Amino acid sequence: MTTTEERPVQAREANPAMTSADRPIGFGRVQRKEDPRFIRGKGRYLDDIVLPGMLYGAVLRSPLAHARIVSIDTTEALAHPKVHAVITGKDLEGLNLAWAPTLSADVMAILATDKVRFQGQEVAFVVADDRYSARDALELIDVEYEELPPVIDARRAMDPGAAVIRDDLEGRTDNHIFDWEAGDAAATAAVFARADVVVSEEVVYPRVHPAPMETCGAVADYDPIDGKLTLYETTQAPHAHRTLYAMVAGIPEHKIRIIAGDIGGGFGNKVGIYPGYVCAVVGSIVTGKPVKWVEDRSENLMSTSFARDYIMQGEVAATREGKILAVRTKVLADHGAFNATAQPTKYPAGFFSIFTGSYDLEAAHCSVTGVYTNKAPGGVAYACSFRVTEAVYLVERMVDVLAAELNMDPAELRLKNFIRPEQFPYPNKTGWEYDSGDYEPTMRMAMDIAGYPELRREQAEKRARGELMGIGVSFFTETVGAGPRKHMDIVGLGMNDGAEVRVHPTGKAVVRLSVQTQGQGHETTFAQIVAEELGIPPEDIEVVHGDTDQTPFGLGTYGSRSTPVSGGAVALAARKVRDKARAVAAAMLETRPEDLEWEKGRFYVKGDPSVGKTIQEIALGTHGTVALPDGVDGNLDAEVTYDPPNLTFPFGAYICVVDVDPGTGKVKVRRFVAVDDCGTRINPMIVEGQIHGGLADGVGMALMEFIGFDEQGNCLGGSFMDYLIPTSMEVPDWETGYTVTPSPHHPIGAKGIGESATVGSPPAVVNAVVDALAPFGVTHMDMPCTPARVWEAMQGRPTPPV
Ligand code: PCD
Ligand SMILES: [Cu+]
Repeated sequence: MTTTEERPVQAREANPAMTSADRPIGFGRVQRKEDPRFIRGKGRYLDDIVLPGMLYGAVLRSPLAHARIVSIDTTEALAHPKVHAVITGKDLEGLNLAWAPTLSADVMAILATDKVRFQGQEVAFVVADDRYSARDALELIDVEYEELPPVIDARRAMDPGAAVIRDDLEGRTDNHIFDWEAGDAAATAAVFARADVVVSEEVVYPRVHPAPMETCGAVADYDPIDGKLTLYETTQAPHAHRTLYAMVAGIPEHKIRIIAGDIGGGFGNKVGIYPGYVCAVVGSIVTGKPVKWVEDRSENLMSTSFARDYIMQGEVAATREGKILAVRTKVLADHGAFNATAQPTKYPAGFFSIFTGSYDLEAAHCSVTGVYTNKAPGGVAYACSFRVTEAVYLVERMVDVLAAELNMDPAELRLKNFIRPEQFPYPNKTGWEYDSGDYEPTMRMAMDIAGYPELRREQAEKRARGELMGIGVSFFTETVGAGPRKHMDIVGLGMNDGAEVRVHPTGKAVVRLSVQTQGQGHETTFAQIVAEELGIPPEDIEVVHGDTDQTPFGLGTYGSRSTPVSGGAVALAARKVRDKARAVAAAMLETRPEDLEWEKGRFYVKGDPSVGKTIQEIALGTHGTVALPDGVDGNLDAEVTYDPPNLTFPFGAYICVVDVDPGTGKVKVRRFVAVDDCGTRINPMIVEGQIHGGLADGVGMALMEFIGFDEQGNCLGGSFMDYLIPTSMEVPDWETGYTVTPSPHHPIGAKGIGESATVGSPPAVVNAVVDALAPFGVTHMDMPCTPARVWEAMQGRPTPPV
């Protein structure tokens, strides 16, 4: 650990107002550099891009969930005076682009050729003078479908008579995708056999959607003269996209430039390549003009990557005294029509095997079966580092089921079972090594802030009066920062990140990143990392990202990996700069490098602090006429490609207080306490913002968000009238606190934070709702806890789908 600032190990969030004097050089509450343009409406989102002569594309989508395409007649659409091209699957077949590889070793249709396999699937693409004409022309395309029986319920997908969705795949006779397991089945069975207490429950994490504020889109600009494709995209992973386009479309990689401008929220939705992007590229190639395609809200909700959809059979074995011995689960994963989940190759169920949670266990085993259904593909890591959200929800729900069975307090039960600080680095029973942790103080702080015993007293009084108040506890450990290249790749690309730091002659700097911010403030925090290492003020450091022509290769931003991976790369690159600066300073001061002492921003002679050179003076010297020492060739610049030795394991304790209206079943989240530990905090203000956003997201999933389907496979969550997301009215004032347990292997001790709150909060809310309903004998209820479902639960009836 090489942080220079003293910082408290634990503190309740002070939340001070920022003053203009509050400008730390390095870590601290630096105001976000990107905000002046955002709050003035000067962000540059995809739809802000307008190129000369640009045309507009629109996608014709399937109204049916499962049907054979008999014919597609585009004559009338082509006759529309403003239409330039109509592209169908047949046209793409000629280019070998009708199908494309997914991120999970499957193929997916770009435009349907044989069948449609989910409602909203892409069937044809129209290019016209403007967006309105393109949409009008969609209505002129005549598609004849022959309806097939759809497979909607994942539980029915493997039934003997179920329609085979993927008959395009050679030799396919069923809807099975994969079986995968982790842990030791036999050892776990042995522990279960001798345990005093075993509890089990079916826990469903329903299908939800990342629903970022900005929908997905692309502007493709193919230059037929030099053969260069410039592709503006809403993407979280510009470099990975470029490589994939090169591999799939056969365009040489150096002739592709991906530009990701400001991204209005990603949340995993913008990791993959969507058919609309590919169609925009083809549209630009065939028309010789730039083509813009931007989806609308319904297209986003119905066709781009969903998340979760895990049906989990959970089991916990414990002693009567409440020592948890083992956990076990069988999961049925609904992957939709194409297996397009996003995660490192070796992990078809992502990092789900972290479902052992924050507890010291004797054994664990999980098995996951993936199936196809007639629903949109996806299964992205929506605010979740690859199924960690599902894993945490399962174990934290199951611990509460056990607490109810043992009649123990859920907070006490957790405290009894935590991995102890001296056990770190902790090898869990499914193959992970947790880097660092000190769980009890974090839990105790959350209980202190909440006033836990007082809350329980209040609850007892209210129960006696027939009022429904619930207190929900969750404690989570995350797995973020994919990843070590010996274990992790995406479509064969190792998950390492490059970073470059250049110092200009006047001592200002530029840092070039492969990762891509979507609102989380990288322009500020990555400048702060360089500032911390070099002592150059963050405002003097430009952060360049989002343009593959200007930045080093790397795998992009998702799974809270930017700080763990690119953050490490940047810190190490800055240290290389500092090493060079030391050598130059020694030459300038006519002393030996080892006789110099570093203070933030300056080298001075040991024993004589008045004799020294600032980093700015050294930069000018390097670019000037100073006789340069060996190993320095005229600049201080450095680059690093960082291969993290392990992931980082942030954690947190959350306590949620709800009141339930006994007449209507409406849940009000009255209080929410969140104590997070992400190791060294680069920018506490940004960290708090990440947590606030994630908590709101988690409350939304627990109470109202849900992508449902009817029996025909009609999507019932296709607009914000149906897919409800929380507003300020549904969320309380967050009460936050933090502890600092640095990552021992990360160059600055930082762990990721971007997804922690979304991972940790749904179980806290649901545990609170179930706790409120305890007087009715309720011990479990599936999300979302809508008024209707809560009311049904109070009547002792099974909760229906929303
Ligand atoms: N320790 C620490 C950590 C961190 N940080 C900060 O915070 C942030 C975050 O980080 P991270 O954790 O590393 O993460 P990233 O990678 O950057 O990002 C990502 C994430 O992020 C989050 N957050 C956010 N925010 C916003 N605003 N928007 C968005 O979109 C978003 N998204 C979400 C998600 S979902 Mo996925 O994709 O699903 O997988 S993943 C994710 C940044 O700025 C950084 O720098 C600090 O300061 N410190
Ligand atoms: Cu997930």
